[in-house]
Amino acid sequence: MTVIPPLEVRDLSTTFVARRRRTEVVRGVSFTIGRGETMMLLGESGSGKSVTARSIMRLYGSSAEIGGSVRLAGQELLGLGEPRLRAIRGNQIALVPQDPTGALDPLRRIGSQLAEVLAVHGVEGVKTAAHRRAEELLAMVGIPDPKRVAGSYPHELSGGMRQRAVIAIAVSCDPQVLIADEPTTALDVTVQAQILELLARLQQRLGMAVLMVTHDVGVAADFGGRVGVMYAGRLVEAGPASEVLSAPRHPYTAGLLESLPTPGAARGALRSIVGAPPPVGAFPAGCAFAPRCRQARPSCTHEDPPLVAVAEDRAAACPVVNAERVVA
Ligand SMILES: Nc1ncnc2c1ncn2[C@@H]1O[C@H](COP(=O)(O)OP(=O)(O)OP(=O)(O)O)[C@@H](O)[C@H]1O
Repeated sequence: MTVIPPLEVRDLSTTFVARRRRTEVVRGVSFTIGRGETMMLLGESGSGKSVTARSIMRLYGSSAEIGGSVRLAGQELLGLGEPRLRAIRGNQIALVPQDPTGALDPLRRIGSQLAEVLAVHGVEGVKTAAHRRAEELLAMVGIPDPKRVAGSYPHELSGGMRQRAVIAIAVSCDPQVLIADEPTTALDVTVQAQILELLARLQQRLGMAVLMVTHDVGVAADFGGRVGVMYAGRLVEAGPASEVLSAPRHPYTAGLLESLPTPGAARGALRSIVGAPPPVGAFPAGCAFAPRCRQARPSCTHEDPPLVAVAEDRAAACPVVNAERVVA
């Protein structure tokens, strides 16, 4: 029997269209997430991680052309109209954004916002039952006094508590896929670890497939699962986080890891990648990383390498590492 994965993304591309100007931001991204599994999208600012995540949910409306295929539990999302998508969002696929403040209505109590989401998706019909369920959900996301928090306005809560409330809303309809877009970036360091722990616990309990966007290698290492490294709108490397982050195959991933501060290293002695990523709309021909790559060959500047298997469960988009493997 074939198992249908909760999320299957094939050759995803996103092109923003504004005043006849077309800007391709995401290019040919493919990955699959199984039930209870995690995929981390890791990369520098502007590499296209958030746009990939939001394109999967079709959040750009007519401002972007989305190509390829996005299958949610086998159902293709890219051809669906907005009313069908609205029913699917928050129900089968939910988003935890970076900034919990922007995700909540400042003028309404947390409990009533949660109860409304439950009602919209038909989880509860009776108002009192919806409020009771809202309090249960707040308890499930580790809020110690759910009754008080349900009666509070967003500004009365700390950032961490607000993010817990947003997570409660996201998981309220038992989605098969949870997309978390830099869910801890806006929070204090001590709270960040608690929120990651909460997401891992909920994932285990509810069996959700999780797609997490992060620019933080530490977050990717802590959360585990699989990691997809993005550069200039493409996936350049993918594999289990423990392997990719300890033994990277793509020169960009290696450079990204080398640029991290290590305990005891003198400031200024850090190795980092020379130059800057290309701006969107001006991706160079061939491999977009070639102009910054220490291992680039002449062919790299005109041949754009596909993401191919380089070892068991590992893939990289670099002919140099592929050739090394053949030789080895
Ligand atoms: N609505 C939009 N219209 C046009 N361009 C956009 C839009 N949203 C994002 N972009 C551009 O797409 C590129 C990729 O953005 P994206 O937000 O995916 O980057 P990222 O890798 O998630 O980094 P960050 O952590 O900074 O958000 C950026 O250059 C950004 O300016």
